[in-house]
Amino acid sequence: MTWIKQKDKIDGAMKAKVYSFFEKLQKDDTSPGLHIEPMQNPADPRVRTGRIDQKFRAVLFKVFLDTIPHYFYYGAWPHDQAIEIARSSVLNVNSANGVLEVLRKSAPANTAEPARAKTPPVPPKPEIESAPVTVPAEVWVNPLAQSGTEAADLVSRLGLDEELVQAAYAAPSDDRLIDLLGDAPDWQATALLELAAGMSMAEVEDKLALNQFVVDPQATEEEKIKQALEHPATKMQFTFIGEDSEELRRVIEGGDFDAWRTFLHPEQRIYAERHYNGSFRLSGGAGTGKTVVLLHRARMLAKSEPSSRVVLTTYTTTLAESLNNGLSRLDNELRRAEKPGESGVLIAGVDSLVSRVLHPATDAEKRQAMKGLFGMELPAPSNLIGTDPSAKQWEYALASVDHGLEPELANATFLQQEYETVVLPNLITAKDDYLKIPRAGRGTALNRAKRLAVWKLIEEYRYHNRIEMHATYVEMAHLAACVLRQRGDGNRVADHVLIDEAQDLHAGHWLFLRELVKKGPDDLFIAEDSHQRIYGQKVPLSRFGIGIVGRSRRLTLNYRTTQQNLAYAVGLLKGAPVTDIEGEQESVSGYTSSRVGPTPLEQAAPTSVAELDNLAATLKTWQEDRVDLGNVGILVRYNNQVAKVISGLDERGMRARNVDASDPAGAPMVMTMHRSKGMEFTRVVLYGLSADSLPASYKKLAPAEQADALLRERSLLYVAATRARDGLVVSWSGKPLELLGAV
Ligand SMILES: Nc1ncnc2c1ncn2[C@@H]1O[C@H](COP(=O)(O)OP(=O)(O)OP(=O)(O)O)[C@@H](O)[C@H]1O
Repeated sequence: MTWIKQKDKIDGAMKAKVYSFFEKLQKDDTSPGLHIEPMQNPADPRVRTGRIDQKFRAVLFKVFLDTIPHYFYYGAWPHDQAIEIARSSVLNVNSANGVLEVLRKSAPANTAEPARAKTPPVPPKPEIESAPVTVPAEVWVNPLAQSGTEAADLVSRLGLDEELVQAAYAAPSDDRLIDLLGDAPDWQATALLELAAGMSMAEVEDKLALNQFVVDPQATEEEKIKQALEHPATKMQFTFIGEDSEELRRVIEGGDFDAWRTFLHPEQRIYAERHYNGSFRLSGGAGTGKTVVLLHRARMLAKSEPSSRVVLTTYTTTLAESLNNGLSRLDNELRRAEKPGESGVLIAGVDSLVSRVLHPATDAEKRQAMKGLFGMELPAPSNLIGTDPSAKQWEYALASVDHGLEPELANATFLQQEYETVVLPNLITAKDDYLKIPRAGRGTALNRAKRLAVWKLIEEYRYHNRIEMHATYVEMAHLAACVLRQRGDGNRVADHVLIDEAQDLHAGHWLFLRELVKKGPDDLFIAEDSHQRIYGQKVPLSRFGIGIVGRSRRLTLNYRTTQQNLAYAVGLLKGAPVTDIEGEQESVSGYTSSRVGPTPLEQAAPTSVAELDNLAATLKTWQEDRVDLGNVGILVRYNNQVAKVISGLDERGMRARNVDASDPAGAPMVMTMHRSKGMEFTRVVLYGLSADSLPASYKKLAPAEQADALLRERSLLYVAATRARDGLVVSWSGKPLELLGAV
């Protein structure tokens, strides 16, 4: 049996009935209780309906493959609708590209504006004093009609349905366009979306692998269907169930929510399954399924070579936990590794991996690493310190050394960046080496006198850390890299390393990850979105012996959020000078989504008290509209705002919880924007985005560092705004944050 991805959601009771229908069908398709019946005058004579219960009938296609009856399950509908769908639907192997699809031979699509009920509307603004936001009404221009691509070419070359193409070219609005794609085969809907987002026919052909198969006109229909089932674009919508009742339960139970486990975009499938000669980079906007690709790829690598050691890592432990849950949901049986060097999949945050390599290393290895990094053969430091204590150490060094530097350079941010991007990666241990080293990529130039002053400060900083046996996470990563480098190719601890959120890693991480695995096929697979870089500095990979030239691709179809939220989030990045991990200009062109929803709402309040009133009122309205508040995220810029928002809401009779607390269950979660990385919510409020919400330290930086800090703030807003699946509210008091003006 083959399951065709369901467009309509099936509720709980229905799921059980569909499951039992399938079980019976699999045992004996002639069982009278199933009522498998052909149609009179159907568009496709292979169509059948079957009895799910008194009200619902299943629509199926019965095909003989190798003389064995094979059922394609299309869906279940109330009796009359099922009959109508069964009569008009055709299982078709597209003659232009060999993709299997179900076409509905129905009356021409109605181009009138439909009533939209799919996405619950965002409530009107609460009636309190607030500055209205006026959004100029824009005239919608149909991007397909404007693209210069002839509709006829889409039909003859790409194999798109003529009726669908005509309706799409005539669509009067974005909503209507997306609406009519709802009934189209998935690959056709995706092709039209990608064309509407500005892609050329050739790009769409490539992304959907439409030019991979040649349909043999002499082949029998059954042969064509068998071949079509292997097409990546068919697999967007069709999955073979076979005897695997677990797989059946998954597709039924998981529904739309877990579609990622089964129905991949052809591009996602290719990146998950293909072998590469060396390192590979997968970029793509927020929500385009990079993490999904990594999970499938980790599984593929572990399954295809059971003794292999696959490391799946990311920036933080929280994100690693979510990868862990994801992989368990994808395949609970997959062999897992506990520590580096073991067969199976090892999932850990990158700093945790560092300590798992460093901790068991021998004293001699660690001393050697200390010598390489700091120039002194000492025991490895035992106290790990974070960013704040490290900043204090820089302040201390600044207070102790007579440096004569101007304030723009004499600050912890500049010194730390200099130390982490120039000194540590180049293993600089002596003044003369620092004076000579090229500082490519560092925005602020330093003459000899300034370099001497900076070096004095670095020596002081290191001296204190040594006395106190302190080291930062960054230094630990470098030490672990040194340990692994000494061991060389004969003693690598991984065969494949997969990295999520790679834009946030620093040079030390890259050197460490490079040393985890021997250079060669499928060594490093890197998923990143430079627009989401909120930590760390820009670091071109080529500096760390990671060559990805010619092995770099970008995903553009957003599965998480709506067109409206995406446009808002991308708007926040307008004109931002973002470079990718190879140092090339990164673009947001082509980003699109297949879902529509309400326009993001900007809520201005005169005071912070009124802003809290706004928030409480918004949540109350959502509650009245039966929105599950447990799926709402309230995202703030700073940690200390979390408790304030929770208690402010409490005073207004609304309960909310810290993201790390489990109580009160079902209440909206409040967290920092940084913490929201990698998460998603049905609705999101970006709270407290007032003019003064930029970090206080920002103004003190040198222009180059200031520009980078500002870019990270924009990226942070982009990350936060793209967490919303449906509704997005942006709120502030007094004057709004200037960066919002970009939208
Ligand atoms: N092929 C797919 N079918 C259905 N849903 C999908 C598919 N691919 C991804 N998704 C869903 O889209 C959402 C975003 O996916 P994912 O987290 O992998 O994206 P991402 O690119 O890693 O995002 P971010 O960069 O924001 O972390 C998830 O809810 C995921 O389940």
